[in-house]
Amino acid sequence: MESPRAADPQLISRSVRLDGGLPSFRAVLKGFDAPRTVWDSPGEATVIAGGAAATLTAEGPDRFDHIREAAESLFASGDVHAGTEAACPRLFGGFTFHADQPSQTDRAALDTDGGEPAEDTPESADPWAAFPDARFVFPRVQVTITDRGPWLTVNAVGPDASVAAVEERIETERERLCSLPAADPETPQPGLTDQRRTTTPDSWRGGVTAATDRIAAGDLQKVVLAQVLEVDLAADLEVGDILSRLGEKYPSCTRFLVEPEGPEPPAFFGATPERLVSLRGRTVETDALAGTTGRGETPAEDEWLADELLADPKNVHEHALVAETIREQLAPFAASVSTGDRQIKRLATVQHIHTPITAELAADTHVLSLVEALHPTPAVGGLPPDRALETIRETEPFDRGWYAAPIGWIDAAGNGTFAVGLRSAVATRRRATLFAGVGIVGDSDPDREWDEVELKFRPILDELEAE
Ligand SMILES: C=C(O[C@@H]1C=C(C(=O)O)C=C[C@H]1O)C(=O)O
Repeated sequence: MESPRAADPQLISRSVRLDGGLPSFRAVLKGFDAPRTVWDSPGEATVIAGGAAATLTAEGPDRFDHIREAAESLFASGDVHAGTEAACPRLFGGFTFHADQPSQTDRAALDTDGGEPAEDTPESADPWAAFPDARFVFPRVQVTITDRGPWLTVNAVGPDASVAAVEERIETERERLCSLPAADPETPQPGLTDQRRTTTPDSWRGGVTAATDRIAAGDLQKVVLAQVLEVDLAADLEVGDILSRLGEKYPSCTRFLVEPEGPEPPAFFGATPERLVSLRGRTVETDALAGTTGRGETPAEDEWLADELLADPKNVHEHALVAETIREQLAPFAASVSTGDRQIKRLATVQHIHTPITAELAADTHVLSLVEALHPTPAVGGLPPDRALETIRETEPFDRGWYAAPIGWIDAAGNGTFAVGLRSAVATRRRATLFAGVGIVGDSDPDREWDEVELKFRPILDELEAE
């Protein structure tokens, strides 16, 4: 872990407004060194960043605390000229879904349960090998696109950091960014040469039935079971092109990209509809999102499907468990919690039941304490949490890694926003591993749940298949 001693002010951050036209999102991202970061959440400035001035990592169940402490020490003192709030120093990153990662051998052994065996390459053995239990990056170079124009930030941390070097880097980055095209042609979608499901229809039916049996026996109320779809690509993955198209198709979702360090690092990316939590001062906003149906061919059919979803006892029960649990999880921190109206969140491929929840905190609290309290919500874990996590472990023949886990940012004041890493994939140049899950309650039907998994693979799969 690279983190400075609090006594030594070693963090330098300089930002300038980028005058002139903004180069294309894809060109900016392509020009940055790994590890690259993208964060684009509704109502927030869009961040595209490259390199790491500092990296914080942590392992195990205390990973939230360790990151919070390391972040506090990194931000303890600094020489910062941000110019605008969105360009103030922030750490971007996330966590694994499970607190206790299976060992490398366990993961490799779990990899192919009854499905067609994947090629025995290091990638298929463990797509998450380069992702620790928690990892946050303080970017070296960051472009922040606000309502009032783009900003360029350069950061440096460590005994060798100097204002002169940071200011010089600002100038070279400004020139480089200004020379990038405002629009550049998209590459065609890569297309697939092969695809493999780690879960066969039979093993899925077995897993769902075992879960509904546990629910009937009173052992469990709800569990979210996921599947993996591994695809081989016919051409190189252009993650900037994919994120750019996801931004057009899913404007109400949070787009993200997380890359570990290394020469050709894997990318974890997606466009998730679910916010885990956002904290500004003492105001908390979060979403209960659970209960799913498809899209219709016409607006009337969409309405019909939405009405049916809101009236369906199975989906309403699944949703109510999530909303109620989030309220309970926030209660110990909150002076007040209020629940908005139950509504429909309509996305390009699916519709969900959505309840916005807000809270005012009773005392100053770091966003990571809320992340720790809320993750995993029953929208991606289940109830009761421990038994649901045990059921997930026993049933899923793969490791979730960072799928369905908190992905987001934190700042020096302990504010931040975290999304749930859904509608996502982890990918190398020629292979992507997609994840999608569904909430299982007492009256879940395995075949309908299988179809819902397929719907939730669509956002990423649609961008990888040849047009
Ligand atoms: C687990 C996923 O989605 C979650 C499960 C939902 C459901 O079961 O209805 C809906 C939205 C998400 O909370 C996923 O997309 O992989």
